[in-house]
Amino acid sequence: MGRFSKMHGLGNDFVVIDARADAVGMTEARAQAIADRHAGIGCDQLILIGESDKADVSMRIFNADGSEVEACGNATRCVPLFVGRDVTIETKAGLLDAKAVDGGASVDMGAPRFEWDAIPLAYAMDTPAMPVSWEDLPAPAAVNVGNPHVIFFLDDLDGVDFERLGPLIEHDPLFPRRVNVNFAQVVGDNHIRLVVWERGAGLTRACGTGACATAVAAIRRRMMAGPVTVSLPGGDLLIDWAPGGTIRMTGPATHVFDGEADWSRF
Ligand SMILES: N[C@@H](CCC[C@H](N)C(=O)O)C(=O)O
Repeated sequence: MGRFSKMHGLGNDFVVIDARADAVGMTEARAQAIADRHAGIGCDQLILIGESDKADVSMRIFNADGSEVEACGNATRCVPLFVGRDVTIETKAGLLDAKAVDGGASVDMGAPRFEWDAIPLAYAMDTPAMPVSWEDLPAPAAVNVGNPHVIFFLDDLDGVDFERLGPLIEHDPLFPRRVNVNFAQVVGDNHIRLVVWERGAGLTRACGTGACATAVAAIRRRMMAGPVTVSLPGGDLLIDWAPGGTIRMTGPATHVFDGEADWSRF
């Protein structure tokens, strides 16, 4: 039997497996089966914590559809709680530094990237205001914070059909590796309301990298200066960034329960 912890960051939930203790042969099919909310354990992302020769631990991230991805902000905040101390974390997006704070963690998420081929996009264009759109959505911004994000700043999020527009944009050929789709509304000085359609997971209660990408896009467009409070359906994150620097994300992390499972059944 293998052990796991169920954890979440603002309701974005994870099955976290300590692969240092338990070697789990993870495949996309197995990750998808574990994440299934009806036939599996159920989660937005499956997280594997492993050994690293570059950092205290490594972290692999699988979306609910089984795809392995580079970054997950909310899961990164869960790692100090899972490991029991401040940690450096090796990810596909680089080395991250996560420190426990009261009720959660504060993480240096690294520097954002803005070049069209770093997002990546299918062809060259400006990324602060991309000369493209879908239906009556305004020109979006694109930011890579380890993983790819597109951000739409709207006057009002009420009435937006996230479940129709999210997958339409996620799978648009403009994004060769698909994309996380952020719908944002500025609701005050340094305050953004945000709903995220996540690549490979759909609508989630919160997306940490989405909050980082959206705050960075707003600062880059000079709509506000950091630190920015980002209010997601699951709660608030504080994001700080200044041009040329790295992104700091601070917010809650929650341990729900520990369980056991026979991974060979998935
Ligand atoms: N929920 C995460 C992001 C998880 C990965 C994302 N869906 C992707 O495919 O890049 C977060 O909190 O950042």
